[in-house]
Amino acid sequence: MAGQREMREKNTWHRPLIICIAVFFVMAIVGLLITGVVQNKAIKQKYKYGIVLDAGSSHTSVYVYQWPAEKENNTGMVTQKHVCNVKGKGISSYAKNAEKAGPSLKECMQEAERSIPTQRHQETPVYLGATAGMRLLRKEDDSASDRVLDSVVRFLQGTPFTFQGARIITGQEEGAYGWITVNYLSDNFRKAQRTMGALDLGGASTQITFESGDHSQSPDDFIHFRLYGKEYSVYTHSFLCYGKDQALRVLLDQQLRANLTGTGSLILQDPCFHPGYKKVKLLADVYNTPCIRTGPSSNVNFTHVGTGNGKLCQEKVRRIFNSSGCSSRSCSFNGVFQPPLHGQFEAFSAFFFVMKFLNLTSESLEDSKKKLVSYCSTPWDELQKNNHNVKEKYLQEYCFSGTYIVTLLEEGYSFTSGSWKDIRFIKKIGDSDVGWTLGYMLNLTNMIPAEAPDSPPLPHGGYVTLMVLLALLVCSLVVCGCCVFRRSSSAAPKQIV
Ligand SMILES: Nc1ncnc2c1ncn2[C@@H]1O[C@H](COP(=O)(O)OP(=O)(O)O)[C@@H](O)[C@H]1O
Ligand SMILES: [Ca+2]
Repeated sequence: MAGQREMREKNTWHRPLIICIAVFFVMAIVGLLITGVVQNKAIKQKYKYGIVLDAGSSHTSVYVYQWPAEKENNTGMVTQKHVCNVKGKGISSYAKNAEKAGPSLKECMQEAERSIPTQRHQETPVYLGATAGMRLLRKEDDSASDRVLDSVVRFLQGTPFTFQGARIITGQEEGAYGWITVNYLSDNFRKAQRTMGALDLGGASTQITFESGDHSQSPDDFIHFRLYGKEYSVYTHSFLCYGKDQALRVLLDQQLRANLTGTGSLILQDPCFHPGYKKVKLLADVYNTPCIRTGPSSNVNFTHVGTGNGKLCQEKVRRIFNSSGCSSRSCSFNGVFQPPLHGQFEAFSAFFFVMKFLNLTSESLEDSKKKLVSYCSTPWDELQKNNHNVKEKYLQEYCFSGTYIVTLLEEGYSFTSGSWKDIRFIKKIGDSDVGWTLGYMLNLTNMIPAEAPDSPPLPHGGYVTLMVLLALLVCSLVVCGCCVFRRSSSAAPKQIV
């Protein structure tokens, strides 16, 4: 009897205690879950911005980049927010009215202002890099190129952003920054993965860049980087005058010379232009470039007539590349050292525009050549009829441009039928355009650290989840322990009785 009373007394304070423990237990679990969820909820990101102007030979583009303000040094964080193509030609075309070069950027810089929050304008850096068009102008007329640069500097200083400089970048920088862009956007640096080569075709120059350990031959063609704790030895070469617009002039010059000396007539029968194509052009428009040594610079016209012979076009284009005179172990062309090709290549800019239009981005080398021959024989009026929305300047040149690309890659850089599949013709990686501008900004803002930053072994989300699970486990063990203790203590008096 005394034992039973003792049990009843015990039960009267036991039950509220268990209810109390249960309530606290539930509150603790709810608290843990809420903390985990709230802590991991996406915080509204604050962004920083940077602007780079790509002053190319044919036109200028303004790129706006953004990255989360608190993750500046985490590679893979910078993305393209906006791009604007400046109307008209490249800044080098303002050689004779330099004061207009800067104001030509007005509309695109206003677009940039609208795409960046006003409170960030003042801290946003703006860089302008000019490429081969300005390199050629500097060669031709040093003071004209200075005047054009002065004009864009004055204009950019008047924008609400922090102007950080306008300069003509070297061909080596252009190649190397393109390579950084490709591998940054593919996250190859952070993951210490194999890097990809970069092939850039512009109007006035072309660049080939890839990782290679073979740097004993031509140290000038190599750049060394330490990125994210890894050393990279990168081969890069830029061929001035081998952009597709300058290469076309070189080809026209070669053909004009043969024609002019032969009959004295000013009709040029061109296999790289379509049958039925006929246009009267100014000789001066072919010859006003330092890429051709001397030529008639008079205001004389010639008639450019297409014959649409793709095979003959290939033969003529091949002659632009000089395969003799290699004093190194291996060369691309014109006696320029090039180590053996290695790995995958991303081909962008005009490589992409042209191959995309011709539907050749996933064809084999042989099929590309065959399809080009057939494309070149298409009558000009038929092409015009079927491509109303394509700029005539581009449309008339795709036969030449395609033939030039295939020849440059095969005869120039030594891609073979086998290695052709290693080339990917691309415009973007993710939402960002591929080109040298992103790499340029990453470098100037020190946004790819030389050493990989130390990071905790678990990501934040994983850490919180694990802590919640472990806490639940501990609580469950405590509850189980209590139950076992209760059962054994309630069984004990019975044994005594
Ligand atoms: N849609 C297109 N189709 C064909 N070619 C294009 C297209 N868009 C741009 N291009 C060409 O791409 C090239 C871009 O070169 P650009 O960057 O201006 O010169 P560079 O890099 O030599 O200074 C030019 O030859 C231009 O004509
Ligand atoms: Ca370019």
